[in-house]
Amino acid sequence: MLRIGVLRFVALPRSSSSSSSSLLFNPFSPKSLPPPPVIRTKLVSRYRTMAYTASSGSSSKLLFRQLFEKESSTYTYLLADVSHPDKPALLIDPVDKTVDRDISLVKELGLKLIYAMNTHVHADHVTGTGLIKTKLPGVKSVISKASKSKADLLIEAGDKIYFGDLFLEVRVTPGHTLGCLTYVTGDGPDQPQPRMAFTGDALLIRGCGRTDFQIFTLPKDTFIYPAHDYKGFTVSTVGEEMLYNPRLTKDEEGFKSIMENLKLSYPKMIDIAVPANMVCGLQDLSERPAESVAK
Ligand SMILES: N[C@@H](CCC(=O)N[C@@H](CSS)C(=O)NCC(=O)O)C(=O)O
Repeated sequence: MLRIGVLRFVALPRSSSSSSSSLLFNPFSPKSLPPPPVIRTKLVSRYRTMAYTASSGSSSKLLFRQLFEKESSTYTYLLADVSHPDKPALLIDPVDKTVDRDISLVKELGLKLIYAMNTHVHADHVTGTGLIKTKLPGVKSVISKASKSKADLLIEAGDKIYFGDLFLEVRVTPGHTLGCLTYVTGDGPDQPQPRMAFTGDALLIRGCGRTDFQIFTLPKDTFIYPAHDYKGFTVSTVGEEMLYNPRLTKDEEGFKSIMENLKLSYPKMIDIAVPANMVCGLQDLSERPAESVAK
C-alpha cells in the first residue's frame, strides 16, 4: 500500500552546524525568519541510498530527472521511489505545453504518478498540474495554502510529501511570491544524500527571483534545483551559491540596488498565467474544496 499522506511534523531546535554565519548581508538570516525545523523521521531504513549523481542520476531508491521547457526556460523535476513496488512518483513544476512529454516519460519508466506539485503561482507559463489531472485522474495537485490557489492539497511549512519511502519537506520561501515554497528531500539515512532543494524562483543559479528566504540555512552540499535557468546552468549547491551568487554575496544596500535595477521586462504570459495558475492551470476545475491535511 502506498504511503501518500502529507504529514506535518513537530519543530525541534535546530542544530548550529548547518546555519550560515556569513558577515555579509544574508536575506536568509535567522534573525528575520524563525529557524527552520529539524525533521524527526519515522522511516525505517531498508538500505542506505547510494551515491547520487547531480545531473540526472538516480540512487538505489531515488529516480530523478530534470526536464526543460524552452519557451519559458522552466525546469520540471520528476522524482520517484523505484525501490517501492508501486514506483510512486511526483512532478515538480510541470508546464502545460510539456505535459504529454512528462506523462510519456512517467509511463516509459513504469512509474505511478501521485502528485503534480507547484512551487508557486507562476507568472511566465501555465502550470501543467491541472492538465495532468485530466489525463491521469488519480493524481493530486499540490500548491501552498499561502498562494490562495485551488489544488487538491494545500500545504504549508513543515508538511512532508511522501512518495513511497522517500519524502520532501516543505519550506516556506516567500519573496518572489507570497506563497513560494522550496521542497527539500528528506533528512535521514534512507533519503538521498546530499539533499536536494527545489527552489522554484526563490533561488536561481547565480541569481534569484526577487526574494527573501531561508535556503542558505541548508547544508552547504545541498543541491539547488531552480524552476528556471536563463544562462545554461542545470544544478548548483548551497555552498556554491553562497560563494558565487552575484546578488546574495552583496551587503544589504548592494542587494537592494541590484534588485531595483534588474529592469526585468513584464513577463509575457503573466496576465494569462497567473489567473490560470490560481486554479491549477485549468479555469474550469471543479469547485470542490481542497483536501484537509491532518496535523
Ligand atoms: N522574460 C521572461 C521572464 C523572465 C523573468 O522575469 N523571470 C523571473 C522568474 S519567472 S516570473 C525572475 O524573477 N527572474 C529573475 C532573473 O534574474 O532573471 C518572460 O517574459 O516570461
